[in-house]
Amino acid sequence: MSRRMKGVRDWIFSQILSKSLVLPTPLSGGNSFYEEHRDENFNEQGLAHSASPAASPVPSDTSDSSYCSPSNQPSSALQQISGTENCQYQRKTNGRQKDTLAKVEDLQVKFFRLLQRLGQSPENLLVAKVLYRMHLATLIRAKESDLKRVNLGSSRARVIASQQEATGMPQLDFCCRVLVLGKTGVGKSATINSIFDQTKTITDAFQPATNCIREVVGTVKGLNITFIDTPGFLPCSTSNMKRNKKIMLSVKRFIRKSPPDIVLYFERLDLINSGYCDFPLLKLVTEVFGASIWFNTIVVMTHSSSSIPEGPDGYTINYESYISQCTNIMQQHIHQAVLDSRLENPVLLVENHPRCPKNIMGEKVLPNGQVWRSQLLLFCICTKVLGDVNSLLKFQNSVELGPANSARIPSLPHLLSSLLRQCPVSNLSGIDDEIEEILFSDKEEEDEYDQLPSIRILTKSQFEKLPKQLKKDYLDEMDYRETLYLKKQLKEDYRRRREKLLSTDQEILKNDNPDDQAPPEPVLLPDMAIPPSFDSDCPIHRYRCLAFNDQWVVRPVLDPQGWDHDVSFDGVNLETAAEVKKNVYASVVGQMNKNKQDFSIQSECAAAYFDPWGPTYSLGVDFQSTGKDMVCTVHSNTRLKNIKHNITDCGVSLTSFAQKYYVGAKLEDTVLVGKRLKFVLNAGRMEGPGQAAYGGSFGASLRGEDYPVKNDNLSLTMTVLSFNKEMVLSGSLQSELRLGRSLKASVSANLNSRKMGQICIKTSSSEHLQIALVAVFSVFKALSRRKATKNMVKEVVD
Ligand SMILES: Nc1nc2c(ncn2[C@@H]2O[C@H](COP(=O)(O)OP(=O)(O)OP(=O)(O)O)[C@@H](O)[C@H]2O)c(=O)[nH]1
Ligand SMILES: [Mg+2]
Repeated sequence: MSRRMKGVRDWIFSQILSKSLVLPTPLSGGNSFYEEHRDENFNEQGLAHSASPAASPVPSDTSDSSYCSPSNQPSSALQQISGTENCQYQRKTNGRQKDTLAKVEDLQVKFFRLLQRLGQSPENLLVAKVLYRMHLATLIRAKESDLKRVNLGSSRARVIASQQEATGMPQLDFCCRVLVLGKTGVGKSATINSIFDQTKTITDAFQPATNCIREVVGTVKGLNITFIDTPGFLPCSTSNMKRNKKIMLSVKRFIRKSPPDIVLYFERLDLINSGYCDFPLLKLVTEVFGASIWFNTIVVMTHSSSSIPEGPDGYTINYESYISQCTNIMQQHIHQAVLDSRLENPVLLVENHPRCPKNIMGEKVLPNGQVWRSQLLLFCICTKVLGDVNSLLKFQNSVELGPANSARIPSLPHLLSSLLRQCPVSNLSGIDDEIEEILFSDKEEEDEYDQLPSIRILTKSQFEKLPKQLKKDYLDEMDYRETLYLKKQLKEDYRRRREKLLSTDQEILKNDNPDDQAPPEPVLLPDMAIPPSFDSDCPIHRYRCLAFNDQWVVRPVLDPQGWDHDVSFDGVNLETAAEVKKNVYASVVGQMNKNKQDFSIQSECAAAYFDPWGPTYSLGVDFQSTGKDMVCTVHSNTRLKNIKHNITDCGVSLTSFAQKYYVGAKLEDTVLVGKRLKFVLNAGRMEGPGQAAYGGSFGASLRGEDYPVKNDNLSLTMTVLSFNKEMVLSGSLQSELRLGRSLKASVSANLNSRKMGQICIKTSSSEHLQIALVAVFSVFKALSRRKATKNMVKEVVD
């Protein structure tokens, strides 16, 4: 049972807690009054002892008329507060407008009184949980000066409650409205009758009994309950659904003025099985009443003593396991209806049959020994109390149900670090300034490859015959030659591109003789890896994609985790890059995904102008859909290369998301020392609504001798990010090495001043089959994080 209650509220409160521990918010109402009031109260404490503790009813402008009678106090061990304090409490909570904390305290007193009446101990796990959540919620909303009072709250309320129960004064004023929903004949009206232990509403075994919505009011153990009995829904079918919708809409109209505190959704336990088909009904309830109806819904299963159906193998199933199976089925269907799996609605078992076994007190008992009536009352009280705390402390709309909406506020440090990391759109023309500088820095190497003596290429069998040492020498020689050859190719390539940049338009026309150019060969694009599934369409018969020219590449995209592969793919990917005008290049990369539930689009468009003698200007626009919103970023870069061995880059960006704008700017300088060493220094700022983040980084990288043909490198980076008066320093190391002719390794590690870090080692070998990834491990210093959270909790509690 306690497990069942876990769900929603646990989650809500954990959400609230995590949110508010970061930013403790003051009480929402009447703070200034409260402070004043507290001071008075403290001053009064001394006086109160001398003041007459005469028992007199205190007039009240609120519903709680309090009565102070120290002579009637029970001498319980819990008696921690004196009668005079109790008097103060009474006086304090009367005659004036109560502050929020006082209202929560009142609610706690009522809760303890009800528990006493139901014979439930406050040590009951469910009760303890409710008290704990009330306490947490109050802590979150409380101001620092109130913390002492909040911490005392529950034990104080308990004593006051037992005093009030002993005297019977003031009268307990607690009422809840309960809406019952469910199919016809499941036992809604019968349950209402069972709760009141009298026939208050008609039931019928053979035909729908409740024809209109009506309120059934009564008192159980001093608790005023108003049930809203509704006509049952008809079994799911297209024509019935219209009628069901009509019923729901009329219920919705009925409860508009005074909404229920609790909703009981009824099902018959003996009719739930794996073929349970009431999903359309749950969906319709969600549609009509809104997903939030499930927050306060308890699933009630009637006929709980009925004989349990046999399992598929013909054996009877154990009662507990059958119930947990039914609970899972119901919860899963609710998750699907709400499109949110975070909910965990409590499930209650009920048996209305008059012959249901009873205990010596005359209460109906289920096969598992549960006394269901008091259990149901307890669940209702807990739900109502938590709901009241939520609305008192204004937590009501803090959580939204529904499909995971990734519409979160972007974090400024994240935006800033991605701006700092962003590479300018320099490679559109195929020229990278750094590589170009390295390639042409060494003039002597110019024709090294051409000066090499010729070598006889061996066939495979000839190679096999060589002795081991010669084999190695031969491979080394081939490797060396390959590197030189690739370097030469790259140089020629760069030279050609550079000439093209410098050439005039006429020269281009001259060179681009259309007769010389044969239409490009279509290239078969690699097929997508399709996960094994029961898709009807076999991948072998799938149409493959051909790329006809290198200007437009359009490919289908398949999300292996996607829902339906009816058309073999969920999205389309498009890429294009072209020289629009002389020295002006543009590229568009986009992907669009669509399935039954969401539609997402992502695109990056960029244009760059390359001045052969000077700077490079670029402008880019990125779009990305996140849930219902769209993140749009416009960024611009200017890359200057005025001094040899030095590249300066300035960038600005503007991000818009959910009608908020984030502006960022960065400055970066790259210095090349020789061919192999590079230093990068950058700094930037990102500003959002009312906030700003600053940051910068310094990096050094050492490249291997054969860079850029071989990518051996080692780089160290130090980054500092400052946001909200907090500074995080982090260092990272990245390295890529060739350990042998066929063995490569890459290592990356980072650590920050919050003691969080990660190490990642990857090795790949072309010889040892597919053991490409030998080790990847990550170490997160979650402990330090937990420690920080603990400290914060401590601060709040202290
Ligand atoms: N054995 C058994 N019978 C039940 C239980 N609950 C209800 N019934 C019987 O089921 C029949 C229908 O119950 P109702 O309470 O009228 O059902 P309802 O959900 O109110 O139906 P509508 O008013 O038509 O929506 C009655 O004959 C009840 O006695 C139960 O827990 N066990
Ligand atoms: Mg009925």
